[in-house]
Amino acid sequence: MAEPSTHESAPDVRVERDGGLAIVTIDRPKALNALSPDVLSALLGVVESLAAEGSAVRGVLVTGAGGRAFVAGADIRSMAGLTPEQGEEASRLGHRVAAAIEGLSAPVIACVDGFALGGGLELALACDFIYATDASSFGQPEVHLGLIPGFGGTVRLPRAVGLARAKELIYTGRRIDTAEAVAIGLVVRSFPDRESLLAGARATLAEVDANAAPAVALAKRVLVDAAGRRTESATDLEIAAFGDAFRTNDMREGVAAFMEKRDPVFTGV
Ligand SMILES: CCCCCCCCCCCCC/C=C/C(=O)SCCNC(=O)CCNC(=O)[C@H](O)C(C)(C)COP(=O)(O)OP(=O)(O)OC[C@H]1O[C@@H](n2cnc3c(N)ncnc32)[C@H](O)[C@@H]1OP(=O)(O)O
Repeated sequence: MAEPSTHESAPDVRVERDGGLAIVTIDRPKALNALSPDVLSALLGVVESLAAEGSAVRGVLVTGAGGRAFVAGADIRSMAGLTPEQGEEASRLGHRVAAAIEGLSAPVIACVDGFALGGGLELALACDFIYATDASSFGQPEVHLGLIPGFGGTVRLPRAVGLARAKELIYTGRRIDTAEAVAIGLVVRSFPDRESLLAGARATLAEVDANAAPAVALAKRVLVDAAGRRTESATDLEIAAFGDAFRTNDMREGVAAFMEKRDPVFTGV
């Protein structure tokens, strides 16, 4: 394949093109690629521009820079001062990114190398499937902050691992390693390191690319729409509940505790 060409698409989000392949990298390693408002907006712009290219885009990889995280979640600092209404708006922005990814006709593989937590795992779940390095970890730790998943995790995680396992992960907020993620069906394939992860994902997209693109696009559309048939009402529920979480003292305490690097003291209100 021709040498990938890199062009700066926006601060903190890079897009490399190699023919019909697009490699989207979230590049905020100092904050473990946390999803700030700017990153989310840039990501939405990138996905929408890929969608505008139609069938010229034959496959997409989404990954994180820095070698420690895919995405360690929504940017907690950005959430600290949000009103409940702004929280709901932020959740809606996250859902727009997820819907844009699911709306791409090309297959999208999340290539996780490091932490995929909270909004980061939800971003990976919006992709068609997840590949990961052996040393990665996954979780929805929002309850540790007095929050709930607000980027589609209450809808897509049960589809990926089943309702019972999704409840256990979301209620406990605990992290699981790649071996467990593969065992429960969250991760489709694991690799020893980043190089083999990206090579493996590229090989899969090349294998898909050898097939009839219209058939792959139709299959993706049916698989997404059928699974998402009830998505709109389910995600509306989540958005409203995400806003409710912002009305609790525990959420303010959870976020403050993280920023002050101390354990939270929850009061249950
Ligand atoms: C319009 C407003 C927009 C708001 C935001 C965007 C919109 C979001 C859309 C809606 C999504 C809502 C639903 C999603 C919610 C969430 O994702 S809540 C967050 C979930 N994630 C977490 O709780 C993980 C938090 N991080 C950690 O627990 C730890 O960092 C770690 C991953 C276990 C790694 O620990 P360690 O190795 O000790 O590294 P650290 O020193 O902790 O981290 C290095 C630096 O990175 C910063 N950082 C890490 N995670 C985040 C984060 N999620 N947000 C912001 N910053 C983060 C961390 O603070 C360190 O920075 P410095 O202190 O400056 O060194």
